Amino acid sequence: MRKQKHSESGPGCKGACCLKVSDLGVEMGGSSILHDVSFHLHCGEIVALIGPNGAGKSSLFRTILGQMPHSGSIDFQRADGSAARPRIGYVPQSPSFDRGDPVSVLDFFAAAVSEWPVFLPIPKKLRARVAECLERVHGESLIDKRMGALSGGELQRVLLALALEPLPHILILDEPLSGVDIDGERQLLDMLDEIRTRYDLSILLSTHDFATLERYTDKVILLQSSVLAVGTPEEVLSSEAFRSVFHLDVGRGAR
Ligand SMILES: Nc1ncnc2c1ncn2[C@@H]1O[C@H](COP(=O)(O)OP(=O)(O)OP(=O)(O)O)[C@@H](O)[C@H]1O
Repeated sequence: MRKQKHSESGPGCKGACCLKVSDLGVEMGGSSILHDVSFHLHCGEIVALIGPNGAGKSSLFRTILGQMPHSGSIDFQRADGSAARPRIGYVPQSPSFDRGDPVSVLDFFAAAVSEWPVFLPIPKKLRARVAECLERVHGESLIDKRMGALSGGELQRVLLALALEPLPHILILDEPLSGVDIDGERQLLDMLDEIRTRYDLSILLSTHDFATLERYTDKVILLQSSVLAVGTPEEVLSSEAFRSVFHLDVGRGAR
């Protein structure tokens, strides 16, 4: 586990920039999807949200993004004391698009960051801006590739570059490792580690890949409608709650 750049959490997390979710509840169609969800996310941290299918992980992300009505509170405290809303970068779960589409990474990116129409030639200045964004994820060589020809890992890198423009305070990734092979997984996680340090941002991601938690994450939240366990990867993976939810034992002593 790596050190946080700002001070550790104390009461009120003084001095640290931090996302504070308190007693969050979400209802949909008359049913409770989330209840009593509370946790802190600190600047420079990578936090993994784990839970079985239907646990409410994507719903929690959408709520933090301001897309779902909720009870409880979601507050952001900036290290500089500013009361401005944080910028949140978001990589959604398996975005769908036509694999046969001739749109290149450059076209896709240019349309997203500047609303430049894909049927017009892209000006040099805009190409240079897209190349700069792709550099952040070591993806410069992907600029002329067709979106449909990208591997799972390459697609995640392009979507990550998009979520980093403009640079956010918090980066949320919904199952970034699904559809990515083992080498691609490691590359992506190494890159997230590099990005959080270089840009001093917090990362909240959901995953079903428990084997990478200890190496790459500072904190794990086990969610099943509410927070069942929170702590270091080791603490959560060896918790009774984890064993009972997943009928597994991958904590200390199981390796
Ligand atoms: N639009 C909706 N209307 C009604 N119920 C919904 C809606 N979207 C999600 N739900 C329900 O909310 C619960 C949480 O779903 P959510 O997609 O947040 O879970 P998840 O943990 O992200 O699952 P997965 O790991 O399968 O992606 C599920 O029971 C789901 O059926």
